[in-house]
Amino acid sequence: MLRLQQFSKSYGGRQVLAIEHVSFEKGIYWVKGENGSGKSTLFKAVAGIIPFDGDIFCDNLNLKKHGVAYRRVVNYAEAEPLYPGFLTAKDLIRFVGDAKGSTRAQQNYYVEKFGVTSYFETPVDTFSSGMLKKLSLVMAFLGTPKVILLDEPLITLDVDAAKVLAETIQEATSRGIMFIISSHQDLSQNNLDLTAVYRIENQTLRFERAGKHIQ
Ligand SMILES: Nc1ncnc2c1ncn2[C@@H]1O[C@H](COP(=O)(O)OP(=O)(O)OP(=O)(O)O)[C@@H](O)[C@H]1O
Repeated sequence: MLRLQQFSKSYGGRQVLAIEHVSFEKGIYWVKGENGSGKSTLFKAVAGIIPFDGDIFCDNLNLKKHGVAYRRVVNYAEAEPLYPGFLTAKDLIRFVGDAKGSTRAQQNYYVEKFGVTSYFETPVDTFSSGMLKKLSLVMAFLGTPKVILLDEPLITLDVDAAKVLAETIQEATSRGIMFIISSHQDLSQNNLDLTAVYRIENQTLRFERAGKHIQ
């Protein structure tokens, strides 16, 4: 479903990641790695937000050749979301929702699910970090994604919200959506049916172990 070929990423001539080939099929993948190992860099490249060398495919869509169609089916929530402060949650959700081909009913469903209803029409500059996180998670589920990338989704979430997120991921997985999740917190404690765990070290991505349900 998602495939990286001859992938590499450098900042100012310094290579931080090189992945010859990796492919992920449907399921939930946990990507681990120390601070600064390159997790966010990998996610941003796969989300089509930063340039890179090599090729990334979602099914037959090559990110470099079919950028619009690819970005419609690969959704991303960043680790520390930041939005223009004068916009409301509603403004952002409508904007992203329209770009992703999401219905109002779907937008309302996730707004309610993640508990964003009470501050839906409030400018985001008044939001706590947890409120911003929930807003970013709502937007990560909009449209008809094939892949959802969640960079540190648990940071700043309270216990109840973390449970809702795990349920929502599990439900989306049963509809065939694939997840790649980075987390410093133990995802296997979250009732997530992990397919496999990968680790970024020495500037590359390595398979670490199969998830609990296929051990
Ligand atoms: N815009 C940038 N310009 C230059 N170097 C960068 C840039 N973004 C990231 N880096 C470097 O790339 C490397 C990987 O950073 P990245 O943010 O991807 O790590 P991470 O695994 O997500 O870290 P953390 O767990 O701390 O969030 C680090 O050495 C970092 O300094």
